[in-house]
Amino acid sequence: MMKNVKLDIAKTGIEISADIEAKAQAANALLHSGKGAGNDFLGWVHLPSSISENEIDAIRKEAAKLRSKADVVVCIGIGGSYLGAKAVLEAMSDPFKLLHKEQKDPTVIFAGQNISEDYTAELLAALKEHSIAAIVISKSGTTTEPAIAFRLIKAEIEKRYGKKEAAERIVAITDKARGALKTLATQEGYPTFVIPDDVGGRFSVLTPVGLLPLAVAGVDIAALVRGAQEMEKATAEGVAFKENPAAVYAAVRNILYNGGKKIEILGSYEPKLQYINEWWKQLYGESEGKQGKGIFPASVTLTADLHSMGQYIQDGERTLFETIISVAKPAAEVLIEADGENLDGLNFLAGKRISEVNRMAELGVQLAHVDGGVPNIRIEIPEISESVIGGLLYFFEKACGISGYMLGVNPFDQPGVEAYKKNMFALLDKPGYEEASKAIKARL
Ligand SMILES: O=P(O)(O)OC[C@H]1O[C@](O)(CO)[C@@H](O)[C@@H]1O
Repeated sequence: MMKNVKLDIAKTGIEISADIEAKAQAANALLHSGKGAGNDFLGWVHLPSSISENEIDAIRKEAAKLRSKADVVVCIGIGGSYLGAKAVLEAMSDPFKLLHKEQKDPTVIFAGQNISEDYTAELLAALKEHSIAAIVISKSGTTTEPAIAFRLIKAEIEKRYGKKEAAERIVAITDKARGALKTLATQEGYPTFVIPDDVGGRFSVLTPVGLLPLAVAGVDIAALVRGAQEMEKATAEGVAFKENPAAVYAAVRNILYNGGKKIEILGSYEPKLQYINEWWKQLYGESEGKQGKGIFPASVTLTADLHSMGQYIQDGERTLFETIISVAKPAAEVLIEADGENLDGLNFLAGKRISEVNRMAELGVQLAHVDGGVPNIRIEIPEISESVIGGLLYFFEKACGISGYMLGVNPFDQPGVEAYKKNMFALLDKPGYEEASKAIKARL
């Protein structure tokens, strides 16, 4: 049985009924049968097991080229074309990497996930001091934020290295045929990786969308995929309900939601996992938040947020439940030393590892929150490593598919994100929006 994700629902106080169990199993079977809503976007279900060694090799080869040419690689994308790579990269990185004088891997930084002029200006200024390359990612190939960033980065690369060399330093990841980015990449002769038609952005971390930037940064992408493959097996159709952590997680969420718990807070006591939270928020928010339904996905990083959000979680509106990713084994060991004077009164901790204190914080918080009416789901992972994180990502994806079907929505579309785009284009006088422009300006 899969041990890389251990789910503990004891502190939710919930007994899963046979009825809900059957619903979760049916939802999983529906994903596998390909007969449910949004069934043209189910490519992610078997993605881990269908990635070939040749594909991994091709990604690694392209990554090696970028690594040889640049010490900073700008990865341009937003939403699902950004968060997966960012999440795994943060999880696998030393947060103080840039303070070390020796850099063995290029620095992967992100752009196109905002339209901030200051972010852009500061990025362009910092790039001046480095050799650069870029990976531009957009499934639709038409998303405004990354398109603006790419226009600027492309110009910078061309100005510095010339058009021919730019085609050696820019890689595009997009649809196989459609979109402005595909047209541009073909015209400019950029190496291109394809995002499969049947894999939506928020489920694309295990395609080149996530794998290429991660390989550039020196992350072991084969191990990441291996972990996801194991989880694919552990959550497959036919696995007994209690043995399938994705089905159990989806079932518990469903019960909590129907019992009035409308907000799920994902948290961890390892700050490296902060962007896993962000990735998870898009995954669940875009998949379930529709037709007036869905758990609102929120997140905290602990213990930091106990000193900001702790009061509310303990004592505010009782519409919350909490899911904690608990890491069993830290990679390092740091002891708290005894101090002869004990002026800070901390000698009661002398000889203990920092992780012991962190663990007691976690256990103490869990009980406090449960006592305060916040049910607690605990997801234990053994360590932060590529294969474990690969498994965790797939676990969340599979549970999201099951959960969305249990909720009765199409988990694979996101019609609601178009409303702001329409307004923005109208306000910016995009050709084709003349009528909408007039109407919206009258409302300002
Ligand atoms: O990869 P693309 O097409 O640029 O889209 C980026 C993100 O924008 C959205 O389409 C929302 O507008 C997300 O679903 C997606 O992950």
